[in-house]
Amino acid sequence: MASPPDTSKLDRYNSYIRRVNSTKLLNASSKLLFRATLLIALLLILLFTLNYPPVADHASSPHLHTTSNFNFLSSAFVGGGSAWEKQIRHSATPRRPNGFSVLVTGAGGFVGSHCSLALKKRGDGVLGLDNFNTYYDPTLKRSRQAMLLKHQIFIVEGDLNDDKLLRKLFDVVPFTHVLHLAAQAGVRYAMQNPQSYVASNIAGFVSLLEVCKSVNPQPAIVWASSSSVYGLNTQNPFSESHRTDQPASLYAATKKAGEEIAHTYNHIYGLSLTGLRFFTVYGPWGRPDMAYFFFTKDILQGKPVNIYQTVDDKEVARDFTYIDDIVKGCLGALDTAEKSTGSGGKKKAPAQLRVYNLGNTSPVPVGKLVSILESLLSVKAKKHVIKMPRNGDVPYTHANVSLALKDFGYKPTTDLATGLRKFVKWYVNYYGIESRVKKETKNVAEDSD
Ligand SMILES: O=C(O)[C@H]1O[C@H](OP(=O)(O)OP(=O)(O)OC[C@H]2O[C@@H](n3ccc(=O)[nH]c3=O)[C@H](O)[C@@H]2O)[C@H](O)[C@@H](O)[C@H]1O
Repeated sequence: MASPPDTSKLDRYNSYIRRVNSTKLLNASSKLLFRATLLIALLLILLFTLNYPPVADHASSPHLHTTSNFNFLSSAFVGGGSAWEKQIRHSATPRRPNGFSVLVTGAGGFVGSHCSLALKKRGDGVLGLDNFNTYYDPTLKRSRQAMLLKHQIFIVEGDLNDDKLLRKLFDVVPFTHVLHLAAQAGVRYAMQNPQSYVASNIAGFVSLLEVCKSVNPQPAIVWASSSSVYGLNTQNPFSESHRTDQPASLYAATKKAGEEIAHTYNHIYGLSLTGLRFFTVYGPWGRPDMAYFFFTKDILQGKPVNIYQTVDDKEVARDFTYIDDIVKGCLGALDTAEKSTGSGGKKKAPAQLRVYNLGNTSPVPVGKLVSILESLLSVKAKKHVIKMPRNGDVPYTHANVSLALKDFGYKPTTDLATGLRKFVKWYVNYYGIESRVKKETKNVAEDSD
């Protein structure tokens, strides 16, 4: 048994050891805490630095990639520092006297990539903006981006609803023009994801106009409206003076809303605004969600294709318009766009406000489109003729383009068979389809491009 003095000695010793240990623990844990705080702070600084230009607001852009914002291009210019700004300036600087400096929204898209290239080729400066959403295969958008980069056209990855980013771009470059083509496209998809149309076509457009109205100088804006605004209009061919207050789809309604919003910003702030009503644009580098594109894929894969008919058994028809004609129309609209008249958010004088049809003036039934594809692909399609579902489609489109002809010489020159031939040639090359298709399209190689 231990004697009392011994016990108290032991107690004191134990208590001493406990104190030492707890101090050590305290020291160790405060060191750990300090290191963790330092690490978190470093990480935050790093993230903040890498994340500029600001990452788009995912909540307002339901289609954005959620995986990574650092793609192979933007990762080269992370930080929003001088290298990034230099790249932007280089891309947007014109190389011809009195050339434009154009911000092209939706530059990774079908019409956006073609227009960017055409502008660059004639000596204008072009900066792209695109959120590379996943509405359709983003690999195709990345290929278009790579193609543009070869021509020194840089696309900033970001969203229209990212006000800070837009303002930053205008800080770096005093754009003379904006070609606004970014949008949530597709008539039927609006029933699946209505909010994406509101986010891109309405909120995104307003966000862009808010920036455009407040910068100095204000740019002139040319933007993509749609033939779908004619909706249930029964007068043919469609003229700009016809009714557009009966949209058949939410897509059409958001484009019509865009036209009204354009009116407001023109009226209050003196922004020069031109809306272009595109009629079912098709061609190389096109959109995989469009009928001509997925029909081609399905026919080659031996899958059935649905050909819509109206309730009264009429064939559904479209004024299919070839991409090169649309590009000419876009450039014509840019060339004739007058300057905006406001500054510092204040209108100084009335400004230009225009709307034009850009179509082909020659509607073709969808059945005929399929026949042309069959002959180009040398494959018989499995055709299912069905009643047009109630999905926002309209039975017929037909453009009257006399206004665009008068104002900027717009004259479509490519018929559907010629345009589809060029599309099929691109399609088989792009997707590496080695088949008799190649033979069929071989002759086109000489006369196209
Ligand atoms: O001009 C526009 O403003 C719009 O053009 C385009 O819409 P649409 O004219 O509807 O093109 P698209 O889908 O290729 O259908 C073509 C035809 O095939 C029919 N169609 C379609 C699918 C099907 O399975 N079967 C079928 O017959 C269908 O009924 C239609 O008659 C753009 O997508 C849109 O974003 C917008 O820009």
